[in-house]
Amino acid sequence: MFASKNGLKGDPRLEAISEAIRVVPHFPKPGIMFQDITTLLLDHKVFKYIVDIFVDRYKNMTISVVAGIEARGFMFGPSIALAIGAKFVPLRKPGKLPGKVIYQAYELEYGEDCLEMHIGAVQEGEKALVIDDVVATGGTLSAAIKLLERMGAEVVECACVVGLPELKGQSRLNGKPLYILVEPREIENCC
Ligand SMILES: O=P(O)(O)OC[C@H]1O[C@H](OP(=O)(O)OP(=O)(O)O)[C@H](O)[C@@H]1O
Ligand SMILES: Nc1ncnc2[nH]cnc12
Repeated sequence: MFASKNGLKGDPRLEAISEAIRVVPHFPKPGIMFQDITTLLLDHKVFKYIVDIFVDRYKNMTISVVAGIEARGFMFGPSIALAIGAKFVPLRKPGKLPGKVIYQAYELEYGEDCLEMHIGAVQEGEKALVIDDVVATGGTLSAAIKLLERMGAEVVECACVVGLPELKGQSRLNGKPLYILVEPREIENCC
């Protein structure tokens, strides 16, 4: 049930995290089992488990950039950035950032989209961590990696709360490590 390679086997926090995520069938399109992390944000203990796990992992890696992906990467990224002493860089959907941007298009499980980053937010040679809530196809993370690398940053790892294993997101990350806390829960009597 839980992502086996995260070094947290048997950690009871993973079960609490998994149980706090609501699975919504057929949202936003038929056939999609939507992993809704807003329900885990309602439980501050579970929310803190997630931040604590990521902070413990990244605090001694000299990471100076935490890049959060709109919208749900914004819910975890800033807390992690503050705790590890890094800046937070928002990667936003098109037309939302007011300064000069670079952009990168990508394909999703249920459509296509584009991410933008402010030019000047990241300096050449900085070490970056990319944060999001869910990895499905890996298209969004791969666009985030490309944006950071185009600015000369080194992406150390991508970290997500949930990974959908059947969509093989890791394979689109060009060898970059992907750290996942939990896999989606099976929901009984569905559909
Ligand atoms: O691995 P992928 O196939 O790229 O999918 C993962 C992305 O999809 C979701 O965001 P979504 O695009 O739905 O945008 P939203 O958070 O703005 O609703 C999720 O928060 C990830 O960012
Ligand atoms: N099944 C899913 N649940 C939540 N976010 C997603 N992004 C892409 N696929 C998703």
